[in-house]
Amino acid sequence: MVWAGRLRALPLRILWGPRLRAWASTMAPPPRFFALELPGCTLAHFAVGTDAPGAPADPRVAALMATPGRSYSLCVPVAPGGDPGARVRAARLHQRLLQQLDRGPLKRCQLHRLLCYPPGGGAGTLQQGVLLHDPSDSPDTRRALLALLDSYLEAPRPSLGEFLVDDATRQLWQRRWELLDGQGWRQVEPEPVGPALEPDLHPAVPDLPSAGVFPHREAARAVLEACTAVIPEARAMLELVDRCPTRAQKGKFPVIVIEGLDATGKTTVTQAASESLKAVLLRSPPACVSQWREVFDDEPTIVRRAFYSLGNYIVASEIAEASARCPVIVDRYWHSTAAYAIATEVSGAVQHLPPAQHSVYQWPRDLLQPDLVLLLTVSPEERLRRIRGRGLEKTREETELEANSIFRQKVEECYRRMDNPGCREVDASPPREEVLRTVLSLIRTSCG
Ligand SMILES: Nc1ncnc2c1ncn2[C@@H]1O[C@H](COP(=O)(O)OP(=O)(O)OP(=O)(O)O)[C@@H](O)[C@H]1O
Ligand SMILES: Cc1cn([C@H]2C[C@H](O)[C@@H](COP(=O)(O)O)O2)c(=O)[nH]c1=O
Repeated sequence: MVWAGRLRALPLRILWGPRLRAWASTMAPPPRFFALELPGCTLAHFAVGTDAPGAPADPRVAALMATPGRSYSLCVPVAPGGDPGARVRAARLHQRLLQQLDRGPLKRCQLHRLLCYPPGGGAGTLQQGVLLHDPSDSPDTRRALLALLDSYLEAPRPSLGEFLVDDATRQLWQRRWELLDGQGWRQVEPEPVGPALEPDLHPAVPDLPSAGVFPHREAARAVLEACTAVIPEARAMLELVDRCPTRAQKGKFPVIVIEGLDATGKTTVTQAASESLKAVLLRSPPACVSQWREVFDDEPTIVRRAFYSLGNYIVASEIAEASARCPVIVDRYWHSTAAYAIATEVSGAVQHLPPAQHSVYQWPRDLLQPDLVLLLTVSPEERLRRIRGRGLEKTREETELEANSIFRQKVEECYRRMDNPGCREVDASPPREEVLRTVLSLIRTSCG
């Protein structure tokens, strides 16, 4: 630690002469690209290890990492091949890391969401991470981070990088920490931090089909199967799903889904509409799995979304059975599962969402389709009034929606981009009776 403290005090250009730089360039690992979420949900992109020392990084990155203060990157490696077990382990490790960073001496540091990917990106290559910024550049922070990494006894262990600024040239560098067998931690040679172009597609998107927006039942099933040793409820959930037909078919009566952000009036509308139409009212996740919801809500995205996804297949079997007898109204279904998953995983703001028509907005090929999906929308102010008026316990997402209007915009925009079937938007701001009239009229004209 003393050594690291001294290093900090020396101007970097003394330590990092041309000969050392030439040597390092022959040994350099492939560059890594980073997407950093900054306050206000803007994304900054930078690269580490490109052969462009001297090129200035994004000024927002440089400003964040400028002295005084120090930034560290922590990223969770992914196993090549990307089998569901490895993905679940990496996701749980990332979650554990975030919880640990929120305690003790590290609590006073700022955390920024960080994604790390290789050149070209692609499915199975994305590392979830975090950028920790210590405004006071305390040596305790480095000590605490290394001690924290020591507590990870087995691979994969999060990787740690430390950012340095050459005060003379303003060039940014990253030095990674490595654990040498039996010899403790050492820092490897610094690598330059340079600019990076924003990729065409947000780097989280290629992973969505295996990590949150599952395109078919088996993809979600494989994730819960990989969790059964650590989450006993996963086995129980799988047993329920496996009792449902693989291709549930709709009966002759119409099936109408009501979607929307929390507190837009779905419960109110679905109850009134089902009474009026003498329809069966169902909801996703279905009542038979609601006792496990809290358990899965505390899990990382991949596990949580697998639970909601499989819940939809159970609802599908309920729809199949009920729609043979009468109309069916469903309070949330696959569109909610996909919209919340995409909005959570795609960092940054609305413009970073995958474009309309992208495959993540397509209905799973093996999931029973409804005849009509209505999306209830109200202004943010009215929605907040309704949340406060209700005064119930909030889920993590409701709290986030309340706090984060960008997240709310992303969820709503995802609903709008859903395809085949798409969502018909209904202004749900008027009084209850008027909203119900509009909904019933749309059902009659669309479903006969
Ligand atoms: N048209 C309306 N005008 C005024 N208040 C409404 C209207 N519709 C619903 N509310 C009230 O807003 C609150 C939220 O409504 P509701 O519970 O139906 O929303 P929700 O979309 O089902 O929420 P969640 O998804 O969180 O379960 C409730 O207190 C409800 O009585
Ligand atoms: C069905 C479903 C729900 N969620 C999230 C979205 C909301 O914040 C909560 C509340 O749902 P409620 O039961 O309607 O109150 O759950 C989700 O993320 N994915 C889903 O599939």
